[in-house]
Amino acid sequence: MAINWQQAIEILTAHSLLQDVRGNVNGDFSAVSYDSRKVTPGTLFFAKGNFKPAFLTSARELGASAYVTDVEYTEGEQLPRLLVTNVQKAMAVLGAAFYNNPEKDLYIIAFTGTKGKTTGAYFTHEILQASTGGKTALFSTIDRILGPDDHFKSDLSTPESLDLFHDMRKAVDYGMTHLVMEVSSQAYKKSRVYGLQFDVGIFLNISPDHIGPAEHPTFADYLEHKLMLFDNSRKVIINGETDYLADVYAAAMRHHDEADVYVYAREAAQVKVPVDVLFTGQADLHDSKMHVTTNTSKADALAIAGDYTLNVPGDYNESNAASVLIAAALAGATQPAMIQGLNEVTVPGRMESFQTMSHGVVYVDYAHNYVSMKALMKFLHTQHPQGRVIVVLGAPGNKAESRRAGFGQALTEQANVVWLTADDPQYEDPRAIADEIAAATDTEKVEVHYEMDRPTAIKQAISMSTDKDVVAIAGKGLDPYQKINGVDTPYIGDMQVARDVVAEIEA
Ligand SMILES: CC(=O)N[C@H]1[C@@H](OP(=O)(O)OP(=O)(O)OC[C@H]2O[C@@H](n3ccc(=O)[nH]c3=O)[C@H](O)[C@@H]2O)O[C@H](CO)[C@@H](O)[C@@H]1O[C@H](C)C(=O)N[C@@H](C)C(=O)N[C@H](CCC(=O)O)C(=O)O
Ligand SMILES: Nc1ncnc2c1ncn2[C@@H]1O[C@H](COP(=O)(O)OP(=O)(O)OP(=O)(O)O)[C@@H](O)[C@H]1O
Repeated sequence: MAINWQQAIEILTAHSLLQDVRGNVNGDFSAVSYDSRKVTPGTLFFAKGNFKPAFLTSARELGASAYVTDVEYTEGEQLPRLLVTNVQKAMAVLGAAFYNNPEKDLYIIAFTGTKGKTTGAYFTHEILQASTGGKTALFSTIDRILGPDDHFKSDLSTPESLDLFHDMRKAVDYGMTHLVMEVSSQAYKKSRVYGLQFDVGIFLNISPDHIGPAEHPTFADYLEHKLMLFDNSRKVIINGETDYLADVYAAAMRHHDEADVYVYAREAAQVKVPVDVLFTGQADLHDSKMHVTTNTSKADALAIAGDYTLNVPGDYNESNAASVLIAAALAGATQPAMIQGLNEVTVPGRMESFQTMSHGVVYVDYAHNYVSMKALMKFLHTQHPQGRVIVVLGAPGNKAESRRAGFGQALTEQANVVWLTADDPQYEDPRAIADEIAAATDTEKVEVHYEMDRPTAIKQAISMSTDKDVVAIAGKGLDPYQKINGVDTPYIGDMQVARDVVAEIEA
């Protein structure tokens, strides 16, 4: 596990990234790092992102032997340096080489989409764990599972490239043969997965989200970065019911033969491209019964037609599961493993629920944009036709500001009551965020309450719920913190708060 100065130059040249070389380094680099605080003697250091020149001084003092940059810094003049056109891309290609290309030893399935990435990744992981005998790694928004006894909470949906290749190397060394991962649009925008080829790339759906100064300037930019998954996947799977299907399908067909493109859709859907896999489903509060048929010879060859019980409710999860079955089959899973996997899987913080004695059913779900809030509430209405959908909701501060209007729209379309509260307010006033959501909500249709203390809002919502109603606590899933003024402030989590409230009021 190492590269030397000459190899780094050759790799960067091969990728047309190298602009200038200054100095020389003898011997192998002992480590690679983009964080000065983690530098050890012999490290090849990368200056990237919102970088401060003082970090370079620290890196040098801690023993970095060279650095890679796309900006000239006087602080780094005493160090050998590689000037590149794009430091994030350089980091990805040198990271892959430093960790000895672990991606070559893994069958990699990648999920993209506005909603369902984590869910799809968990479903697939569960099936592949059964079919590979526990040799499947998972890199998700919630957890990174590198091996049987090595897992931890994720910071990003898709890790920085150096972390990605580091973790893949560990997974391979633990004997993993498969990897399921989420690929966010930010991962492409920030070149975290630059140069990485996936065996299967899945496009779940797209709707306006992640648009704002810190993420994508426009929807077109968001879509463009999501579509990059197709350029980098050997086989692709597309949801035939996605918005912008014509653009999505055309982008896939630019890079693939039809033989490598699989489209799935609900049987009743009107889809304007050839569909390979069809499904029907019937969801209740606890699970979904799905029936899958195949429509083309390449889909027949997957041997996925049949009946499945999906342990995670929600009609949209049937769609997620259809993509998963195709991916799992391409990765070599057998149908018994698929049946077992879908029947047993759970996804932390997604559609977790419990029945109370006299206050209806309480759901905790990670829905946090227009599409997912609407899908969630619509499903809950079908399951509780006699009762009200009472929602607890806030929106994050300094991030994806467009979600606030989307929440108002979704509430107007589907909610009966909302308790507006704090999500991750960061540097904004949660009450002002709540006002923005309320401004986009039709108060003739929805009863709007304000309570900025999240546990109190949950208590109020559950207290007013009758045995026919349902309470949906949305947006944070299992998050054990609230992001307030740049600090991850510990929080016991929506599910724990809800359980404590019910224990108290039903005691
Ligand atoms: C926009 C973006 O990609 N930001 C990420 C990026 O920030 P950055 O490169 O500017 O890094 P920074 O933390 O500002 O610091 C600058 C550099 O100085 C270094 N540093 C810092 C301090 C120090 O003492 N010494 C030092 O060397 C840092 O290690 C870093 O390399 O690199 C950081 C890690 O190096 C990430 O934590 C950070 O993600 C931020 C926190 C984030 O929230 N990103 C979101 C938007 C994101 O990527 N989300 C997607 C999911 C979206 C979806 O669902 O579609 C994801 O994949 O998670
Ligand atoms: N296919 C889907 N369509 C609409 N909503 C969905 C779909 N799948 C999941 N959801 C909803 O979106 C929420 C988040 O799901 P999930 O975490 O799987 O998505 P994600 O793509 O990983 O999201 P994020 O990028 O925000 O982390 C779920 O809790 C559920 O409410």
